Amino acid sequence: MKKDIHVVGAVIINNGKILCAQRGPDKSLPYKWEFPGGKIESGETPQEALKREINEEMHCKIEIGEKVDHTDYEYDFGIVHLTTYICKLIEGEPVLTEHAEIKWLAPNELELLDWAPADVPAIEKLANEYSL
Ligand SMILES: Nc1nc2c([nH]c(=O)n2[C@H]2C[C@H](O)[C@@H](COP(=O)(O)OP(=O)(O)OP(=O)(O)O)O2)c(=O)[nH]1
Repeated sequence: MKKDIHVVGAVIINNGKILCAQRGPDKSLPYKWEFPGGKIESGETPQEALKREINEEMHCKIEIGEKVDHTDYEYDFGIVHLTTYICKLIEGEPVLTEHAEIKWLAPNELELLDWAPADVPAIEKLANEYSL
C-alpha cells in the first residue's frame, strides 16, 4: 500500500497574478512547479496547515478563500491528495526561501510551466475560470 500524503496548496492572487513556486533540485519532483504549501499535520485543518506553511516558507500571512480543486495523484513515493485554495496576501510579501524560483503569472500563462502532475487539473481550472 502506498502512503497517503495530504497536501494543501495556496493559489495566492495579487494584482491579477498568481504566485508559482519551483521545487528545488534535492526534493521529490525536482524542478517541478507547484503552489506553495505542504503537508497537513495531525490535528490541523487544511486552512491552519496552509497558513502555517505559507508563514514558514514565504514569510507572509494570507487569508484563505474558496477551494479551487481537489485531486488524488499516485506518484511512485505515495498518493498525494492535493487541495488548493484561492488566497490573498494580508501581511508581507512572499520571499524565496526553500524554492528554487518564484514567479507571478497571469492565469493564461500558467500552462507554460512544467507543473507537478497533481497540479494540472487546478491549473486548467484557473486558466479557464480566472482568465483576465
Ligand atoms: N506544496 C505543494 N506540494 C505539492 C504540490 N503538488 C504536488 O504534487 N505536491 C507534492 C510534493 C510533495 O511530495 C508533497 C508536499 O510535501 P511538502 O511540500 O510538505 O514536502 P517537501 O517538498 O519537503 O517534500 P518531500 O521532498 O519530502 O516529498 O506534495 C503543490 O502544488 N504544492
